[in-house]
Amino acid sequence: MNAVIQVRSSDGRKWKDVTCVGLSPIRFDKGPSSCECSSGCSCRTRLHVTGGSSGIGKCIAIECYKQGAFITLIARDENKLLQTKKEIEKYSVNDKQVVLCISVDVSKDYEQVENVLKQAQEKLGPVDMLVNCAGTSVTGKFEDIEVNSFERLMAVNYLGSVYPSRAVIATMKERRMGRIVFVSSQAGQLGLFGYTAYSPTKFALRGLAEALQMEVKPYNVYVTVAYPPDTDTPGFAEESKTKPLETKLISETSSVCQAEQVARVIVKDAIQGNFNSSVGSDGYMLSILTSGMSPVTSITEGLQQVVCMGIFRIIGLFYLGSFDSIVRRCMMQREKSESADKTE
Ligand SMILES: NC(=O)C1=CN([C@@H]2O[C@H](COP(=O)(O)OP(=O)(O)OC[C@H]3O[C@@H](n4cnc5c(N)ncnc54)[C@H](OP(=O)(O)O)[C@@H]3O)[C@@H](O)[C@H]2O)C=CC1
Ligand SMILES: CCCCCCCCCCCCCCCC(=O)[C@@H](N)CO
Repeated sequence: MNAVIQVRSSDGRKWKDVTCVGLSPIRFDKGPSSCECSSGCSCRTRLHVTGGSSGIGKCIAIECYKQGAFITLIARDENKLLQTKKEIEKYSVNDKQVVLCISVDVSKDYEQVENVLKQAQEKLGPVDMLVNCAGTSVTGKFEDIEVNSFERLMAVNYLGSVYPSRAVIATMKERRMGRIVFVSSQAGQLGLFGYTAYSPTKFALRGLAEALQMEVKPYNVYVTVAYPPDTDTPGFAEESKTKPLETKLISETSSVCQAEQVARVIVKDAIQGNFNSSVGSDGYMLSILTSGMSPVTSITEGLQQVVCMGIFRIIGLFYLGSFDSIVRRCMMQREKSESADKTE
């Protein structure tokens, strides 16, 4: 049930109609005063974004700040955090808005993560939406990737999403409201050459999200898993430096997205409480194709899956065929140049 509520500025002047999302009261308050919805809440969405100092996470923070949210940025590098805070503050829509920075490694120590999130909530009030966006990637052939990279990626990308979520979930259930977003990847929907260390960490988020969603739905807490395609960010630039040729060629199948666009889609889906969030036509097909036993948010979504699954599988098989031939071609090319080297 969506109710439109009115937000007024402190001088009583009507500010703007905003949509109060009824049973799932995540909304953005553009005005400086509290909202007038029947639940009597103070209606200022508090957003925590891990990985909020760069790339997609930063753009999610900006997108929400522009809509009146209070933001807590969580990442390790303090300078980057402070710089991003300044950048975000340019987009303020009222003079009460706050951007808080927390420097912590989300993957190291659960107690520490719990403590800093507690401190943030003491300052700003309980969190309404947690976006788990901290993450990193390592690409390469399976045998070339350091063993400790497998451990590190699992720690950052998976446990780094478990810890903050585990730290806020009890309060969300008590308040009977909240959103948890996991930023997976298209590489969390299908396994591709070069992603043997990265993909499993992103697949893991899907399992976590499905199980958690079933637990918290009766408490009006909604979980979203986002599956972005390649996106133009500092992290992506870093990854591209050491990407195998095969991975590059396969990835070129779909174009690189802008972080702002990806962030807009994720924020919209999270506010609506959609379990699945994808960008672009490849993203749409992949999400239908891999819908498995994940929850649906509307009948239309379920119907689309039923109707399109078969045809998308056929399209998918063609994609897989072309990926296999890229890999084979690269192998032959490499063998050719190796044997040429030997005969020289
Ligand atoms: N860009 C892309 O092509 C895609 C990215 N994704 C996913 O989206 C997310 C964001 O990616 P992107 O914007 O490219 O990444 P960036 O590398 O640009 O930003 C990563 C952010 O995470 C923070 N971070 C990294 N490790 C930790 C840690 N251990 N503890 C706390 N914070 C940490 C970084 O800050 P600091 O280093 O200071 O800690 C930074 O703020 C990742 O999970 C990524 O896997 C998914 C699909 C595509
Ligand atoms: C029937 C539909 C078939 C669709 C095929 C889609 C092809 C996908 C190609 C590339 C995906 C790679 C994404 C990884 C992004 C990522 O997570 C890293 N860049 C992180 O830095």
